[in-house]
Amino acid sequence: MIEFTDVHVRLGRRDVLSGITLSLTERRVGVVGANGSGKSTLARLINGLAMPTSGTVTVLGHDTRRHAARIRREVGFLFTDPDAQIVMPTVAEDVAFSLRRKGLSAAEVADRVEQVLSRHGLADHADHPAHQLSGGQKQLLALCSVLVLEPRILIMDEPTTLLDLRHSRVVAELLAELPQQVVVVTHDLGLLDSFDRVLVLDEGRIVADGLPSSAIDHYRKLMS
Ligand SMILES: Nc1ncnc2c1ncn2[C@@H]1O[C@H](COP(=O)(O)OP(=O)(O)OP(=O)(O)O)[C@@H](O)[C@H]1O
Repeated sequence: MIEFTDVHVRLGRRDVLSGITLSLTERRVGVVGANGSGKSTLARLINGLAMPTSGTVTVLGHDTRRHAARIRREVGFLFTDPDAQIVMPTVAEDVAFSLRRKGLSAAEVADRVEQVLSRHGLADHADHPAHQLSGGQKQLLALCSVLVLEPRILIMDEPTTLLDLRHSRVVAELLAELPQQVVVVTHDLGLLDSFDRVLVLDEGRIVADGLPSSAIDHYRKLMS
């Protein structure tokens, strides 16, 4: 589903990613590594927010360089800070905003918004000002605004960094239930326990790749 072929990313005078070749088919993929090791850049390459300097990234059979708009429709991206993603005054309006280019009737939009908010425990907050939600609720809202578009792949960049333990658990449970392929960049190692595959990045290279236990072990040794 997601293919990297000898991908290099150079930003300014820095090699941010070097020689990444990967084929990601697993449903739950985690990415860990030190600050600045290139995790976010790797995540952003998957939905065409970043482009390789050389090499290719192919997602659902499409080269991200040639089909960025199409790939962004199929690949949802959740940022660390939900405030960066919330654009409308109320919860329901924010989710509806995601659907603005779908050509749906007002009734269809309202129906889809209602469904996604109910599924994620925000139905009672539909008319609340979005910016007055708690951090955890904002993260859920940002997720609803992405999921309402029914992406085939979901990328999450440090989704639990700003959340307390309870809300982190909510996100972890939600992750377990989502039907789509999910790639999660995180420093929250517990989140990855049930994942199918974990990549460890170090200075722009993949230095470990495997089941969570062995990859995280490698990462801990790297950091010690
Ligand atoms: N536009 C840019 N121009 C120059 N350097 C950049 C740019 N964007 C990112 N970098 C550098 O690329 C490196 C990798 O950044 P990236 O955000 O991918 O790392 P990360 O592993 O996600 O880090 P963190 O855990 O701190 O979020 C960093 O050293 C960063 O300073």
